[in-house]
Amino acid sequence: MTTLNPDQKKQKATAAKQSPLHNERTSSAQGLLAFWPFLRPYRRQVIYALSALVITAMAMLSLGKGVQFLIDQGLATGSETDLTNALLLFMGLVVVFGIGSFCRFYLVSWLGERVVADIRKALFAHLLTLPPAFFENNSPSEIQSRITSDTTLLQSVIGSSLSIALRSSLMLIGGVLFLLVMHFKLTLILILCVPFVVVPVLYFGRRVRRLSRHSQDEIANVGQYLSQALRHIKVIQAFTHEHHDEQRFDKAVEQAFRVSVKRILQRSWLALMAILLSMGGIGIMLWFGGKDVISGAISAGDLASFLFYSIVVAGAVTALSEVMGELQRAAGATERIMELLREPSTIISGQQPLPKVSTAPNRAENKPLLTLSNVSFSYPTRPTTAALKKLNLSIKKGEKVALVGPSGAGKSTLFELLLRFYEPQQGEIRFANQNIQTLSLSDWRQQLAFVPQETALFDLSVADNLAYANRDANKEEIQHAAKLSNAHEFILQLQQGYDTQLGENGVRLSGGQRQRIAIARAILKDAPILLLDEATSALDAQSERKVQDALETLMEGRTSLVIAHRLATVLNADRILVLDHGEIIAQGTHSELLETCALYQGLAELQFTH
Ligand SMILES: Nc1ncnc2c1ncn2[C@@H]1O[C@H](COP(=O)(O)OP(=O)(O)OP(=O)(O)O)[C@@H](O)[C@H]1O
Repeated sequence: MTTLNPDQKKQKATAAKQSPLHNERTSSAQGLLAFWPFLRPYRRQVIYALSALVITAMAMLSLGKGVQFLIDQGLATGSETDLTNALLLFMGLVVVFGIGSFCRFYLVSWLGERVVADIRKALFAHLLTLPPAFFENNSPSEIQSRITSDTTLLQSVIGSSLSIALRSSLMLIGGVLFLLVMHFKLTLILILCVPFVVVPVLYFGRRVRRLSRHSQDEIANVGQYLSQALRHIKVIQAFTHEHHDEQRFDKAVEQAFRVSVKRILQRSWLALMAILLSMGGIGIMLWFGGKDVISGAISAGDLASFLFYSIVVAGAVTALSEVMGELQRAAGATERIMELLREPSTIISGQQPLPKVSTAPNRAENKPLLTLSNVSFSYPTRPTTAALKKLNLSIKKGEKVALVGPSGAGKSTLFELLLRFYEPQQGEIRFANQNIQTLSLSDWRQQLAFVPQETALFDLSVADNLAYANRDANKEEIQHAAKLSNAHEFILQLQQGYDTQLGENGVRLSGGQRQRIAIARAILKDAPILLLDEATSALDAQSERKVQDALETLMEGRTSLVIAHRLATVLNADRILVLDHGEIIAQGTHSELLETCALYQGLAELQFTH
């Protein structure tokens, strides 16, 4: 008997705890450290960016001294040579500052874009490995919006806020040091003024941020309403619901407008406060400093450079207080992204190679190809209701098995387990006597060609939609499959034949045409086991005949499990299984079951007499 390896068991245990994603608050440092693994590959760029940051901060701080030099040595002395020298020094500092800023901006923004691009790629690659159960607990649109908004926030943080925070911290420390050395009394006045500027800025800044989030939510609501209305435009028009929808949409837009106006008002207050308070502070300082210049205690250059450093310090404090909130939010975003990346997959690929099975049909062979022993399963969202109960079944190579039963009997669930979208809680499924959980997941799924009831079409050309099943297929193979599935003819009648783009959800194809595309895909995949969920949609007789013929071709030489809705499928099947409430209640041929199974008789009457 094959068993799972310890690694698989451990991963399964962790995965069993799978729960909806939750928003946890973490400290900014902790949260931001979490993206270090994504920055690590770009260590060199990080070092360059930090160097540029330090150089620009130093150049900026030196500019203050340059101003002092320019006034005291250049202007006050009345010597033109001194003025030229002072100006040359000043210009030198400006050039260093300019080039440093160029490098800093380029490198830091590059890092932001690069890291976020890597995170997006890693997230998508990881999401593709998560089982359908994960998406039942976490709605795809919620995940999608989280990925886009969280990564955009991260991009702005890595690409600007983080560098603003570092630069402002350097400026603040450097600026205060310069100020203290230059003029102790004025510095004290300045430090006393700082809270009067910072506190209101923080207060209004926080309100603005809260309202911006609120207004973003309102805009998202408008967007959601809009996309829903556009998707269901035919329903809206058929029910002459336009007026009502217009009113509801107007209401949503007006609500978004009201929130935006509130935000704008707070922002305007913020600007007013910042200007009045900071300029007021500078005025007070100029008054004290001006008195010192008049009394000759300091030079005019001293006062000018002092003013310069005060503005640098005030700017740094304001910038820091503004980006702190941003960094906090980014920490939350990073944590949520990491949470998604750490989400374990419940479906773990095995290591065993696929057992060798000859692909030639050989009904005489007695060994079962597929065996289900004691398989019981409940969906994770409905753990107390068994969708399949202690199912035992073996299917021989080349056998055509039809599954019939009332709606909700568990027919599709059986396919989902075979495809390993879910794992049974009890029992096992074997392929050529090997538990499918021990096989490589992609090798195993390569053995199955699944034709779902609803054909998923992508917004690609017809040829690309067909080649979805086999990306190596060439033009001839694609056309051959389309001919076998009776799709070639209608494809040629499309405006650009095989190059015709199918709209989102393939809206430009009829139900029967879509099914034939799905059948052609299965032919191209050329897998030995066919899982066919026959469509019940009412096809016209001609279309039904074409689909039926295509199916016959597809089933040739393959082991097939067919959820049967058509008389022909049931009659042609080697065996019919009758499922009810997750159990196989009877099996046999059509005529046998007509004799022995009351449920089948009822189904047959309903199906075959109209
Ligand atoms: N993703 C899911 N989560 C929870 N319950 C589910 C899920 N899919 C199906 N079920 C439930 O499992 C049971 C079996 O459903 P299943 O789709 O296998 O039935 P079916 O025989 O294929 O029906 P139909 O012929 O109508 O497609 C039903 O009670 C159904 O409500």
